[in-house]
Amino acid sequence: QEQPVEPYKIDPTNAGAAPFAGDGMARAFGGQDGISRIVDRFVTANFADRRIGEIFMNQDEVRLRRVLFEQFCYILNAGCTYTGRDMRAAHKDMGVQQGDMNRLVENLQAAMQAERVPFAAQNRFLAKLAPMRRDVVER
Ligand code: HEM
Repeated sequence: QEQPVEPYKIDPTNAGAAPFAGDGMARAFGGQDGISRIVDRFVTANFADRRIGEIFMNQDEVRLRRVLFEQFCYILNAGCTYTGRDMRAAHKDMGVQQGDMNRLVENLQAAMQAERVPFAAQNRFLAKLAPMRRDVVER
C-alpha cells in the first residue's frame, strides 16, 4: 500500500514535459498495456540495481510504480493524466549524480528494448526526459 506524502498541488505540468502530439508514440510503446510493462520492468531493475538500487531502497515503490506509469502514459499521449510531484520536489536532497542518471537511462533503454519499442521512438522519448536532469541531478 502507498504511503502518504506531504500535500502538493496536483498539476499535469508537474510531469516535466509536454505530451507528444498524436497517437504515434503511444502506439510505438504498445499503448497503456505496453507502458505498464515497461514501467514495471524499469522500476524492478532500478530497485535491484547494484549501482543505484541504494537510492531507491526504503522509498515508496508502490507510489513510484503508479505515478511513473502516469507520467510516461501522459507524456506519450496514451490517455492518462499525471498526479505526482514535480521533478525537483520528487528528487530533492536525494543526492542523485550524473552517473546515477546515466545508469537509470540504461535501465530504461533495456526495458523499452525488452518490450520491442522501435529504436527511433525510444530515442524520441529519452530526448523528452533528458532536460529533466536539471531538476534531478544535484551538483
Ligand atoms: C529523467 C529522469 C527521471 C524521471 C522522469 C523520474 C521520475 C520520477 C517520478 C515521476 C517520481 C515520483 C514522484 C512522486 O512521488 O510524486 C520519482 C521519484 C523517485 N525518483 Fe525519479 N526520475 C528520474 C530520475 C531519477 C534518478 C536518476 C534517480 C536515482 C538514481 C531517481 C530516483 C527516484 C526515487 C528514489 C524516487 C522516489 C522518491 C520518494 O518516494 O519520495 N529518479 N521519479
